[in-house]
Amino acid sequence: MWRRVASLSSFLSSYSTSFVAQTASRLNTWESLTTRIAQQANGFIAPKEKTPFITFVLGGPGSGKGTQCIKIVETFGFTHLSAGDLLRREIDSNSADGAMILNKIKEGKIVPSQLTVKLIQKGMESSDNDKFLIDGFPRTEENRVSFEQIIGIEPNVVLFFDCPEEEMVKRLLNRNQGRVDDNLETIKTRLKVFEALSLPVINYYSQRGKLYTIRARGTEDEIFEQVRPIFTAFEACHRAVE
Ligand SMILES: Nc1ncnc2c1ncn2[C@@H]1O[C@H](COP(=O)(O)OP(=O)(O)OP(=O)(O)O)[C@@H](O)[C@H]1O
Ligand SMILES: Nc1ccn([C@H]2C[C@H](O)[C@@H](COP(=O)(O)O)O2)c(=O)n1
Ligand SMILES: [Mg+2]
Repeated sequence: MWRRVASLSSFLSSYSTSFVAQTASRLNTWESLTTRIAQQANGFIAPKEKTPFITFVLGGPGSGKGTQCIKIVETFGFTHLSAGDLLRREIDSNSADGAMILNKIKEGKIVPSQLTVKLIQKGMESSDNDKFLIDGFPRTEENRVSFEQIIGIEPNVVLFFDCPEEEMVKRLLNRNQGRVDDNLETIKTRLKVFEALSLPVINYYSQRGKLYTIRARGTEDEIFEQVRPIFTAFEACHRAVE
């Protein structure tokens, strides 16, 4: 369970995250990236207490977060926890909060943070994995602070799928998954909420050197080729200290 062990995270969270973040954005070649990480890792002693490796996956509605998470799971073995999927599951289970959640989602607004964080916490605790992709979260400063207070862990990596608005709208209107929020009226609200409430969270992580911005235009595979080196670098960094 994630409370017990996390092979990757203790080293990375305490030492190399900001290094990798800064280096990955500066270096062009994968080889030089891994070499530098290994050099930096030399002499480091990993602490015994371990915490999970957490990636927050952010981006506007329809920017391709869920699509890319599937590829990251397949390639790097993360457990994918989509905040939106967890909330939709809560609606389907007829829980006491179901009706309120449904209304928020229909309106394109944000569900109270405590509720979402508790669902994420349950998802993490019920997994044997120690690497999590938390998709569509934190969407607001309140989300972010609530996660820190309840879970008590900082993310190692924050991915931001940066996609032009007209492309996101086109994708959402073509999604065809029967989502109650895939209509033009709700999409307009979701875009406003993203700009007003989510962009400040993205800026927060940018200032802390944790943000990786992905240009989320092009084919799914082309976009994944921007994502791949980020996690490959972290894996190599982990191997370097084993
Ligand atoms: N690179 C791409 N090019 C074209 N269509 C894409 C691309 N990536 C994803 N899509 C499609 O766009 C739609 C939205 O993608 P996805 O569900 O992954 O977005 P999301 O960021 O998770 O959205 P939301 O925030 O609404 O959950 C889906 O129908 C998906 O198949
Ligand atoms: N942190 C979150 C994530 C999602 N929601 C609600 C509001 C979103 O519009 C909706 C769908 O999420 P998505 O599947 O697009 O990630 O779920 C929220 O309130 N808080
Ligand atoms: Mg999604």
